[in-house]
Amino acid sequence: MADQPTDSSSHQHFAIIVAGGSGSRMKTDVPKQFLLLGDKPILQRTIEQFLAVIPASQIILVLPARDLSTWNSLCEAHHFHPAIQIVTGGSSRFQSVRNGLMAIMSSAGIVAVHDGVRPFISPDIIRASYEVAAQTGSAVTCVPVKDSVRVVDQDGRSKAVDRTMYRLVQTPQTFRLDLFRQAFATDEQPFFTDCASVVEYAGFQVTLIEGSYENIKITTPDDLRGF
Ligand SMILES: Nc1ccn([C@@H]2O[C@H](COP(=O)(O)OP(=O)(O)OP(=O)(O)O)[C@@H](O)[C@H]2O)c(=O)n1
Ligand SMILES: C[C@](O)(CO)[C@H](O)COP(=O)(O)O
Repeated sequence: MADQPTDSSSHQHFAIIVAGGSGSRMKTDVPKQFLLLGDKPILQRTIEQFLAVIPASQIILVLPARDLSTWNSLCEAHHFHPAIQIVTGGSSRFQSVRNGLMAIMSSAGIVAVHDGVRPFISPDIIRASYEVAAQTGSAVTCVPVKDSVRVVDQDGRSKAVDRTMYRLVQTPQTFRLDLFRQAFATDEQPFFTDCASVVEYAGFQVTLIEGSYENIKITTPDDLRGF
């Protein structure tokens, strides 16, 4: 890490929950974060996992501007009224994270960014990510690859690769705020698929922590089969 680690205990813990996407791959009428999982909206379940770890006042929820009323109606229907801050998203995940970051007024602290559509995250992993980020500057949740992996070239020829060298990246991705602000001061790049890639582009190395195979990102209809 380019920067020195800081003492964690003096810093507040924030969370940016990004739910500003349209869910095009899910192909439902409302964006997937608003679908019910059992008796509750997916997004409510995700927020509840963070409420088990940090106060509502330190959570920023990013929503699509056109869906604010959808979320308000769901909150009414499910009697869910946490005092979290809501900001509107942008046209990409990067833009949505940046909008969330601008809503955090504190200059010091630790911020976790989590996909609103990963409701199965455990409070233990969230806590671990804050602890590791306080010690090293970052904590990027991931799991080892369980299947065999091949790399495919432009002509369709494939070759087996050593799967022990790869990790599947999840969220939360948690960072020291000063470092995160510095990283997000950049122009958006096409290869920014997550926050770790933005932080790495700014010249910082990221620390990986163990996630969970249950912590799936609800992306396509298959992901909801069985619930
Ligand atoms: N402009 C965007 C795009 C995505 N996200 C959020 O980033 C998370 C991960 O993105 P993804 O699963 O790709 O969600 P969508 O962009 O909604 O889905 P799709 O790519 O299928 O349209 C989701 O919680 C999504 O709401 C966001 O806040 N703002
Ligand atoms: C951030 C993320 O969930 C980590 O796996 C993922 O990169 C989001 O990707 P998507 O293209 O927005 O689905």
